[in-house]
Amino acid sequence: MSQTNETTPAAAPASADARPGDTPQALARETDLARALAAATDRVPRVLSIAGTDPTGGAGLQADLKSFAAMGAYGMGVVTALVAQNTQGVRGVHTPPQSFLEEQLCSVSDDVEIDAVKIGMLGSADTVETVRRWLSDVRPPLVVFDPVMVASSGDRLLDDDAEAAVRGLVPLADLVTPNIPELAVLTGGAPARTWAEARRQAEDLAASAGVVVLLKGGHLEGEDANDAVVRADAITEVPGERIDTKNTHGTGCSLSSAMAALGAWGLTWEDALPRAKGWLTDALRAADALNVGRGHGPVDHGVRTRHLARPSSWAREQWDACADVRAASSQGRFVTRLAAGTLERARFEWYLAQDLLYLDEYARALASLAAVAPTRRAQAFWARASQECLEVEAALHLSHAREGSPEAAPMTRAYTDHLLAVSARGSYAELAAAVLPCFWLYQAVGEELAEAARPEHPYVDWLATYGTDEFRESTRVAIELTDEAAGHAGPEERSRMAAAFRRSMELERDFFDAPCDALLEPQPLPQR
Ligand SMILES: Nc1ncnc2c1ncn2[C@@H]1O[C@H](COP(=O)(O)OP(=O)(O)O)[C@@H](O)[C@H]1O
Ligand SMILES: Cc1ncc(COP(=O)(O)O)c(N)n1
Repeated sequence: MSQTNETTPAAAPASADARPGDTPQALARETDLARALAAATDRVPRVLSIAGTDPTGGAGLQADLKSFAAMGAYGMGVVTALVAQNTQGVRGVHTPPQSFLEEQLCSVSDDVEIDAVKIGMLGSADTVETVRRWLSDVRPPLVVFDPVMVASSGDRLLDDDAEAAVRGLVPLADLVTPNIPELAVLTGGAPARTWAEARRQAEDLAASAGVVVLLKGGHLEGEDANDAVVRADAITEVPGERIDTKNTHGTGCSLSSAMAALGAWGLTWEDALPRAKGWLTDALRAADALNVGRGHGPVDHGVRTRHLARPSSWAREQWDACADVRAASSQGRFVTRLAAGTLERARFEWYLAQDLLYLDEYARALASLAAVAPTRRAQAFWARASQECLEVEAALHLSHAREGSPEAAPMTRAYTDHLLAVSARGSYAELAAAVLPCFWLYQAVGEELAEAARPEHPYVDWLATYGTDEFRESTRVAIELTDEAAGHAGPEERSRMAAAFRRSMELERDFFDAPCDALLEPQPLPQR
């Protein structure tokens, strides 16, 4: 659904050694990439936000600075208005005198070479005029303008008589990022109710103001939240999933700031948008867990840098090293068909019967771990996990399966033999590493599957089990205990732990694959 346009935020020079047959688009794209790489290795872009404040940190200048940092840029900030607001609404706005705004702007531009400017809340016609004058004097190389008019709480952030002034500022920007209601004000129309209407308005604005428009679908209804880079003659749409959250305070500020930073790194708007949007979508996914405020809370700007704060984790390193196995598991035939609800019942039952055989042995491995656990906490955890494995999961399996007594398939035996071998010959730490993938991979795949667990899904109760908070908590503790064991292990034991962990990950992957290759003889379940 996308089409690209060769124009770059700052025009790219033509390549001297162009090859015959290269399209201008391809050349411009290569030049962009080269420019982006050169910029990335040369120096960090200095990006200035001119905006209002949000003392709760979710929107305005505070959100802009967090977004610049998330994109690896150096952030600076000039305050247009001090806003007393929180996640529930705006209490008051204090506008410093225009002379002081000018002093702030000149303090930056007299001293620092600015690579990009992002403009947010301006508030009044006077402020628009001060910023317009400064822009005309300084002519920063890249200007992104988010024409903020109303906060997500519904409070106005722009005087009514300033709308015309804001319209006048648009042609000075390289990229303008209105939401749907703001787009309507800028084009003099009614707020669009469909994506097609919004596209038309964005195209009109791009043509009449000679600006690139970032069209945002956040305010439309439906399961998608699509965005697009709209030029007068080309549109590049970037599809997005709508995240089910009320915590969307500051999404517009954050997206336009991320775009300004990425533009300053040398990316085209078309290349920047999927990156900025991917990050914002992750930040929205993590928003509920932030727990900031009681109204429309902020997004989690630090979602991708949080690892810097966490103590290093042996288990997480192994998990990262097994990214290939994880991808093969979650994108394999079994999981994708299970999620889609298209997995034949006979194959699901075959899987459940094998899993039940596996769980018998897995519970024994957990009990062995409890027997040799170095601390009372670890002993209790593994013992409880063993018991729950037998009771909770087996009950769920039995409710879905038929009766009978199948043989263990070669895959099942391979996995249980591995666990048995590590129990018999390995240390506590090695056995902890060997049992961990069954927690972790099920939790990761389970969370994906839980999203698919609509009421009409044939295996809804089974799907929901592995996406629960209880299962997530058990996985967290299993990781913590394995890390603890790794902390006491020497290098050789740690390398045996790593081998045991990876082997279990691979066996999990093959276990998931086995039902789709199984010869479908009717497979009854064991009698218990
Ligand atoms: N619930 C949501 N799920 C996913 N993306 C969203 C959601 N709400 C907004 N967005 C995205 O956040 C960005 C800001 O959009 P929008 O809400 O339209 O702007 P504003 O915050 O200026 O009102 C866009 O990329 C939009 O697609
Ligand atoms: C100072 C300031 N600027 C902008 C917004 C809009 O926030 P949103 O990104 O949710 O539209 C805000 N609430 N406060």
